[in-house]
Amino acid sequence: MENWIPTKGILKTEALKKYIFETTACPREHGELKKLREATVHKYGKLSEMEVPVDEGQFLSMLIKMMNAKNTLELGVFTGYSLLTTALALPEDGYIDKEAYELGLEFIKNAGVDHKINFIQSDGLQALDKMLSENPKPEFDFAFVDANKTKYADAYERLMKLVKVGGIIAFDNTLWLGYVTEEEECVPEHFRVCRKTLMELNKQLASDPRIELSQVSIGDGVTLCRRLV
Ligand SMILES: C[S@@+](CC[C@H](N)C(=O)[O-])C[C@H]1O[C@@H](n2cnc3c(N)ncnc32)[C@H](O)[C@@H]1O
Repeated sequence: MENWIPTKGILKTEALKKYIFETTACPREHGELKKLREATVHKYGKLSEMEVPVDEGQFLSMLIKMMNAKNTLELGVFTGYSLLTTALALPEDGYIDKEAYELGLEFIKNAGVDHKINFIQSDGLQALDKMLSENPKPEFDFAFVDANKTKYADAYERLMKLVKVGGIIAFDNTLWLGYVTEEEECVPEHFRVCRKTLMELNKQLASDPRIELSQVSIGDGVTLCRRLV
């Protein structure tokens, strides 16, 4: 049974993805999230695919509510889809620390959740270093990481100090468009560096006894790391 890989799996076709989006995810998308998604497509075209997909946003929202997260952190904001998702999921006195962003502000204000958002006016890793030097005590319940993939391992070590024991660090894109299973020469060149670093990260996380681990095959792959010590 060593190296046994289950053949059971849900998403076998594009049609199934479409079914999930049309039947379950999109009908339950918050109105301001929908407007933000549409505005992002309008402004950025194909680049808008950087946003977390609707079903993943709903998964993160459910997770945040189930763990009663109050203080959260986000690295990699783009126009703010995951940020607004998080703000909507948090209690009234919850907050998110985040990097600067532009487009999403209007929708976040319209949704009435802008009071939950703190601005971090610098690049992600620098912001984490600043937090660690000012207040090295773990304070966050949940961190969502969706920025520079080659810096995930650097972010991870900092977040293991900033996220509480029992808290969750969630890394986005850990299946990297499925390229993690393809030979390097079959992967478009500009995806190769991130593919390699994400594959290394996946192995590193799997062997780290300080965390409980779950790789969720939703969106582009979301890895949940629950801090144990
Ligand atoms: C994938 S997008 C984030 C999407 C966002 N979570 C959402 O749901 O809309 C990545 C963000 O990280 C920032 N970033 C900073 N450095 C980056 C890098 N080297 N590579 C990719 N993104 C980077 C980008 O500016 C962008 O805002």
